[in-house]
Amino acid sequence: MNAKKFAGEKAVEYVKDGMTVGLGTGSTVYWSITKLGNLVKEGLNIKGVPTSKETEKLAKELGIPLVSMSSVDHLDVTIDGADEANPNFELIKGGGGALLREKMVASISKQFIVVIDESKFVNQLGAFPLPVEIVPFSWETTLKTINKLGCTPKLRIKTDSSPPFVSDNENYIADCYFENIENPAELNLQLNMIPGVVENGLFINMADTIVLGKTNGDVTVMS
Ligand SMILES: O=C(CO)[C@H](O)[C@H](O)COP(=O)(O)O
Repeated sequence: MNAKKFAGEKAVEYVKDGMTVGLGTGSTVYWSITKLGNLVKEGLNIKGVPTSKETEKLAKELGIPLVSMSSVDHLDVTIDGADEANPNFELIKGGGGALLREKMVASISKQFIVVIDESKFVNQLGAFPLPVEIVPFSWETTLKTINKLGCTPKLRIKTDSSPPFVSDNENYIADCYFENIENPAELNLQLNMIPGVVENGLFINMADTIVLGKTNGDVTVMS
């Protein structure tokens, strides 16, 4: 059974009439957005702020009214997926390459709800390669600097020998293989100090609630 669907749909319970809602990116929050689309058709009055072009397209197809992030002071709630989450509610995000907009949207949300399946809840972050958004200019130099922090960074490409993956912000993504991230909060600051790094996929002190779906249909909510 689809654990992502259970988590994604459960999180929609946090969305109330009149709210402005951050809409994350990925295959788990897809289920939240699809359910919201159905509720909008039934009369729910919300405005969405998408975190990627992909989500913008999906929300438009579903008839969810959208506003730009710059037109609001805050969002009431944001629902988004993650690639890993630990018991401190620290996250790795960016597997889909949308980490910059996702972090910006989450940062002005009163409530940030993370939807994951149970395989992503881990004691220590780092088995999933950490996505870091970097500017294309001299990306090789930026990778060398990131490497000094103790990881193997690889430029993301779509398939072998194709051009680099380009984010919605026209940047590249470096996937950084740390294996174990001992101190996520410190690494978050270290990465963002590197010239050429735009943002990294560590989300620290941001998640308020984790909605964890299991294949047997159980959903655990942690706050
Ligand atoms: O950060 C993300 C996209 O940039 C996604 O939220 C993350 O990759 C999880 O995706 P999925 O729900 O498809 O497993």
